[in-house]
Amino acid sequence: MSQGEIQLVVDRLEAVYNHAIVALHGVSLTIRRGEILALLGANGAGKSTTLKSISNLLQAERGQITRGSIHFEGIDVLRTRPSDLVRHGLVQVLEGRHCFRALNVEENLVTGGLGRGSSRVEIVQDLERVYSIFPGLKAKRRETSGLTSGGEQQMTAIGRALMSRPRLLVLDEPSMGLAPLIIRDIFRKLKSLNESEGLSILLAEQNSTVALQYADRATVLENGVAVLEGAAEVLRNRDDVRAFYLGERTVSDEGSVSADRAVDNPRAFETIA
Ligand SMILES: Nc1ncnc2c1ncn2[C@@H]1O[C@H](COP(=O)(O)OP(=O)(O)OP(=O)(O)O)[C@@H](O)[C@H]1O
Repeated sequence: MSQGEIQLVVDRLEAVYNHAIVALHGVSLTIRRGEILALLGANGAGKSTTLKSISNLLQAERGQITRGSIHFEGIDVLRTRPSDLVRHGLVQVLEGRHCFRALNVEENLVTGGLGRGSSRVEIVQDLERVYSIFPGLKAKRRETSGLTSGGEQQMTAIGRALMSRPRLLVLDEPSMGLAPLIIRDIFRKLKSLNESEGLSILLAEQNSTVALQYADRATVLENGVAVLEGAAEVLRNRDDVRAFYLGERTVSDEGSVSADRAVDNPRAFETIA
């Protein structure tokens, strides 16, 4: 598959929890190989539900896809086991970092290689690669993960995903609970992997400022609906859009007018080139 080719297609996805709570009302998005797509939106907008659906993990949460489809490099995601999706190169870092707290950092990383079915030699090579990306982890390799800092746990979780040799890396709120400098460090490393290896990245973020700084494009969710899609550069520079959809209220007149429009027409779908 070459750079720029469509890699992931989410088409009119509808999702329900416990047969009662409708979380997604028809979400569509696409990712091209080699791009970073940010999935933005407030608390409860449906970002995590969309990401879990993409790794076919919704059933584990008593959730169900009631309509729509997801295809990753031609594979029908909703008919593929989560572990097989990892082997195909679709790897997710769930919200909250999810390290095995009782294992040390290196043992955590190795589980990523085992999940993919890597050989011993590949695991050794991939460990060195992860340590070259996150040198701080090498120094902590024998420390119990649960006792390392939040930033180190996030790096361990990302490192473990990289051990599975992803072609699409999916990250749920990688900035959550981390200090600004750590967030910048992690995002720079992700951007550098994206640029040097063409790794595609889909990330859900409430921190739209940082996400729009590093992403190529963004899709904004509101109440389970994709309401806006566009180039990150354009969205970044549009105060009205940021106030409108991302809750970054400004004191300017333009900002207040935009915020009113959002309330009037929450189902509007706008594309910004
Ligand atoms: N396991 C679950 N059981 C029932 N309802 C759920 C479950 N997970 C999410 N929901 C509901 O689905 C909707 C979408 O939630 P989701 O977690 O996808 O949003 P989000 O944009 O990721 O928000 P956050 O940033 O707070 O995680 C919300 O109304 C939420 O309450």
